Amino acid sequence: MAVAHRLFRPFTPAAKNNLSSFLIRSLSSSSSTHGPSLDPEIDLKEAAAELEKSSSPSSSPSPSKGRNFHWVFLGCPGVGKGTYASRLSTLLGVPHIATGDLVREELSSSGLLSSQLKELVNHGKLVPDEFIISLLSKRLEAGKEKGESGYILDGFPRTVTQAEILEGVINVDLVINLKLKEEALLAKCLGRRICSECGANYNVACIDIKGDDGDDGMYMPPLLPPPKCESKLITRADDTAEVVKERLRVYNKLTQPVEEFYRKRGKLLEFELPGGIPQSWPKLLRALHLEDDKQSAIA
Ligand SMILES: Nc1ncnc2c1ncn2[C@@H]1O[C@H](COP(=O)(O)OP(=O)(O)O)[C@@H](O)[C@H]1O
Repeated sequence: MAVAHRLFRPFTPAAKNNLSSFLIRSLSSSSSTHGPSLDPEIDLKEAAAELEKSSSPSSSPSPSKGRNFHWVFLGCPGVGKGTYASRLSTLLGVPHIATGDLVREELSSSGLLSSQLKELVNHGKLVPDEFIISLLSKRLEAGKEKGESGYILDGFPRTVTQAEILEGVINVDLVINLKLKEEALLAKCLGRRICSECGANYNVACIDIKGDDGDDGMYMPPLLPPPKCESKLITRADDTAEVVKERLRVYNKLTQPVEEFYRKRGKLLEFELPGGIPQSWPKLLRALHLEDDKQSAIA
């Protein structure tokens, strides 16, 4: 795509200043789901160019660092993208890159930009495309230096603009679109807990949906922490009922069109989660024709 082929300049401090003023405008625009239109365009071009640079193959690829998968996980908040992307990453030997984690890392730093971003994230809004692309580029660049040659993306792309830019710089092989009964999504987000020390994810929600009229029920037991994490659990600031509902609304409006983007290109694998990990994981492996690798998969 044209935008990704123009500039090869690094993400400069000037661009960062533009981004900062962009964020200020974005925060003062209450009617928009995703802040204002992407103006000035130059920020997005620079970020796209950075992504292109960081996506080019490493000059010294390391064969031991996994196969060259370029997979993407799509799905509503709470669906389990992180859980299944992380398992597949272990199984396939490619890094799991979650843009939500990159954003949260950025939020933990101090400064004006970070507090402006926090406002967006904690209200369930997306951060600007150019910012997320810049963060992802930095992560890919760091991975390239370590010899990484593939990845499983989780949480990116989340807008059609992001998908177009990604498509311009890398050939995504497969997009796994995870689906879960809607009534389970909110409960799963509200039950999510993270160990503040080791970063492991747990879920205290017990989901028990009764089936009716030919519709299967669903049981997902809680995923409780081991004793070493029990006293260190925290809840994400954006996992409140009000913010989760907004994130679901934003997903439906801005990310659902990304499903269509990949469907049209024949890259979308729809996967309806039948329940918790014990039922869903083997079924997902079958859908991905990865059963042969199952022996080495984590249980
Ligand atoms: N690709 C992206 N584009 C814009 N914002 C993003 C993107 N990825 C993550 N974010 C920001 O980080 C927040 C947390 O992301 P994530 O952990 O993926 O949440 P979720 O559980 O909703 O899938 C999002 O609500 C959004 O503000």
